[in-house]
Amino acid sequence: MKILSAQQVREADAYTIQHEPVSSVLLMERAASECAGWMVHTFGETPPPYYIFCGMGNNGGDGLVIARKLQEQGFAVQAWLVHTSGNASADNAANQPYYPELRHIHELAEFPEMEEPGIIVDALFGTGLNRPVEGWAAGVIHKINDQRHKHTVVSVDMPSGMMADSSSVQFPCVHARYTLTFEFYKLAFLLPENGERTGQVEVLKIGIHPAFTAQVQTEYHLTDPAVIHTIYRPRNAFSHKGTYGHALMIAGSYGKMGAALLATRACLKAGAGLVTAHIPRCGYEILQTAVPEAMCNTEESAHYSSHFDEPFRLHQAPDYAAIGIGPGIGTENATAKALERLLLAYRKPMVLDADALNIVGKYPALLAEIPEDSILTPHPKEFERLFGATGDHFERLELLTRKARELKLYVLLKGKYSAMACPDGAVYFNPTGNPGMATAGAGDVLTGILTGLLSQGYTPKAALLLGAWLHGLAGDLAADDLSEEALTAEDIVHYLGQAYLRTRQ
Ligand SMILES: NC(=O)C1=CN([C@@H]2O[C@H](COP(=O)(O)OP(=O)(O)OC[C@H]3O[C@@H](n4cnc5c(N)ncnc54)[C@H](OP(=O)(O)O)[C@@H]3O)[C@@H](O)[C@H]2O)[C@@H](O)CC1
Ligand SMILES: Nc1ncnc2c1ncn2[C@@H]1O[C@H](COP(=O)(O)OP(=O)(O)O)[C@@H](O)[C@H]1O
Ligand SMILES: [K+]
Repeated sequence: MKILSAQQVREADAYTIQHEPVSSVLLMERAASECAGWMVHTFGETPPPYYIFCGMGNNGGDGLVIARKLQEQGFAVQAWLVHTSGNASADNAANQPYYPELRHIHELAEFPEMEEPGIIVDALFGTGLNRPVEGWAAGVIHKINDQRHKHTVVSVDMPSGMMADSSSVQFPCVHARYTLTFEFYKLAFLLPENGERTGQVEVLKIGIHPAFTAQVQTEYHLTDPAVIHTIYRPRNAFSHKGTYGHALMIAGSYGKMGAALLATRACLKAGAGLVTAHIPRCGYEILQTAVPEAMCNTEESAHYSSHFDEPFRLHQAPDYAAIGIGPGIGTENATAKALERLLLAYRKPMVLDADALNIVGKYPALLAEIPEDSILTPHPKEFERLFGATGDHFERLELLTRKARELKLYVLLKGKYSAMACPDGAVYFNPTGNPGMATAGAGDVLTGILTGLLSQGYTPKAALLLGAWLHGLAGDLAADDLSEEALTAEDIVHYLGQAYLRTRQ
């Protein structure tokens, strides 16, 4: 699904009006009908009163139509026009006469008492917001926020005060329980700094012309089932384990063998034909017992350090279809040297995570040695160690995109809506996953899955998008059965099969 800027949303609007064709006031009617329909469906036939706050632009126009629609259906509605600008937009003005009970707010003192708990509909500002909200209009936003525990706040299109394409974290903004957005996700909704403000996002289709959506160019995308279907490849009936590659998982150290187990299991479960775990000797019995399907090679040190010292092993490195390195390996000097030797010996795309990234953060010259098209999977702290701190999450996204392009690497920045930046400048956000996955080892599982997919011959981009999707979906299916709280990384591995079954459908 494409993510459009506020400007592109306006163009989508204009294109639909011209080519469907449909009048702008009718498009507003459609958008508002979808909102009113959603509210009736969600809050039921006997809801508490609706308190609707409308701005002077088209977002306010939506609010006016929502007020009329709900009132026509017999619901208790009170609506206010908040006079933050001199003139109303044309479609806003056109709708005012059709809601005669409209009240007016010209200053903060006129903000109403709303005794009975109800549903506040925030239709003050949408994608037309072009500067921070200040003065008494900001006061209106604060008043709504002060009451958000008493009333349910539903924002129309965007929480008022939020900018679609730039940071507004320092500005006054409505904190919504639900955001009913039209047709497209807005970039702002996908960044953690706005998580508390958007609440649950519902995308309502309002009939934007499909020809516009098909041709519009954007670097931002949300992965969805349609994209995943084009990536997933069913197995060939005549295939054998050689078809799915031999993966090498370099993970674990004394006290952190769990990371190696999780990554190795996930790599097998993701479908690699053969998996060798490279671990310190101290983990041999543990790994061979816990993951009997995997082969194991060991070294005497308690950390990854000497693997490719041996010439015959160095020679073998390119034979692996994919290599994943990092979970639990530590950041000893000897480990850093071993990583450098590996990067010189293996020139195909690989997966670097956790301590492999921390080592690269410590020795930035290594960044240039990472094979082109490799996948890096930092969490926010690791990202900061690698590329430095940023002021806000839009700046961080910009840095992520720039680094992926400059270094010719895929970089997945973990979190809700993990952001996956590609060397060609595109960024994909992954929608699957839940807070239950904020648990030790969940990232090690992702490393295993990505390595397992690379091993099967998926391109790095395909492995990245499909891997992040499967990882989050397995977490969602596990949480459905087990709860978010009780979810552990092992459960994600366990539910990977269910995630594949869903993806195949
Ligand atoms: N595209 C679609 O698919 C469809 C879109 N639709 C709807 O249209 C919405 C976009 O409407 P929009 O363009 O009229 O802008 P909107 O958000 O109402 O705000 C503009 C008003 O606010 C003002 N203003 C701006 N910043 C300000 C500030 N900081 N402080 C104070 N004032 C400020 C600005 O006036 P200014 O002072 O700049 O002259 C203007 O009066 C969109 O979100 C969706 O709800 C649907 O109806 C149909 C399908
Ligand atoms: N709130 C959340 N919503 C969706 N996914 C999440 C959430 N919290 C964590 N995750 C996912 O779980 C994984 C956690 O990885 P990481 O922090 O590296 O864990 P660890 O280092 O313990 O293995 C990431 O893939 C991340 O995207
Ligand atoms: K709004």
